[in-house]
Amino acid sequence: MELLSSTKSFGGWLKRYKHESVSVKSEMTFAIYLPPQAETQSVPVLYWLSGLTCTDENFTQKAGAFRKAAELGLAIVCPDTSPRGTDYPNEHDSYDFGSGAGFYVNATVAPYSNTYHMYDYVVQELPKLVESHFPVTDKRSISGHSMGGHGALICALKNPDVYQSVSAFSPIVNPTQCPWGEKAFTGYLGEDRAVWTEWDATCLVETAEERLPLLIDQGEADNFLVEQLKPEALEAVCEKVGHPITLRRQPGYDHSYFFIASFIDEHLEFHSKALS
Ligand SMILES: N[C@@H](CCC(=O)N[C@@H](CSC=O)C(=O)NCC(=O)O)C(=O)O
Repeated sequence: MELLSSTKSFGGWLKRYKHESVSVKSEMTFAIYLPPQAETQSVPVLYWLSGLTCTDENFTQKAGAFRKAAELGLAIVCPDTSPRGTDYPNEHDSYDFGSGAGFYVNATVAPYSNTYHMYDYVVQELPKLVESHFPVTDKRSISGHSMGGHGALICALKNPDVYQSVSAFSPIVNPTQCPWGEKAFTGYLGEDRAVWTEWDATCLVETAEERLPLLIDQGEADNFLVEQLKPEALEAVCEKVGHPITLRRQPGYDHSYFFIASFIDEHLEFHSKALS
């Protein structure tokens, strides 16, 4: 691992690293915020998955999370949103597919199947790396925004033993049924829609073996709400199968990091409680 920067914040340290990833076969960058408590003890970790067009820096610069993370003694790890080391045809042409849009799945369609294994990277490789290099415990929670909110939901629903808690801001809850998801899943997973259901949070809730409670905040003035996000689909299936969900519709808030910053403290408290 190579340290790219180290910045003091609220008594703790925000550090950025790059490293060679086995899962995505290229160099990856991630950020970790270590609260002041990490100077003397191991602390639990919240993984944050960002949305379309983001890098590790959107959350660290815009969410305003570090005052509360320092108070709670919570480390926060922010990976990038896709591999960056390749140049496949059309990979960098659109904001909702390819670079910056890995959707936290393991791609099976060439050429993306060579490197776009963001699910393996987030669930397996990155925690192993973090837990072997930093003063952290093996207690993990996961959260994210939009594409990353959905990423957090599927990581937790597929691995309830790996995470103590999960939350999301404005998640794409049912990617098999919206334009962003249909485009990404066709490109990464192929034409067989039956395969897609293994990567769709709303479908996974139907068959979940453990029922980790879901906390979701959704702005009611979000431009993407009706066409892409559709939280009512997840709410309906949770009600049908008895999966615990707290879906908070927040009047006036849009899709931006101003929304995330307004409620991030409550999500950090939710995770800290589960992690303690
Ligand atoms: N075309 C728009 C859409 C990009 C956008 O809104 N990205 C969101 C995530 S959307 C779902 O995953 C985001 O987090 N943007 C970064 C930020 O710092 O706000 C555009 O390119 O603006």
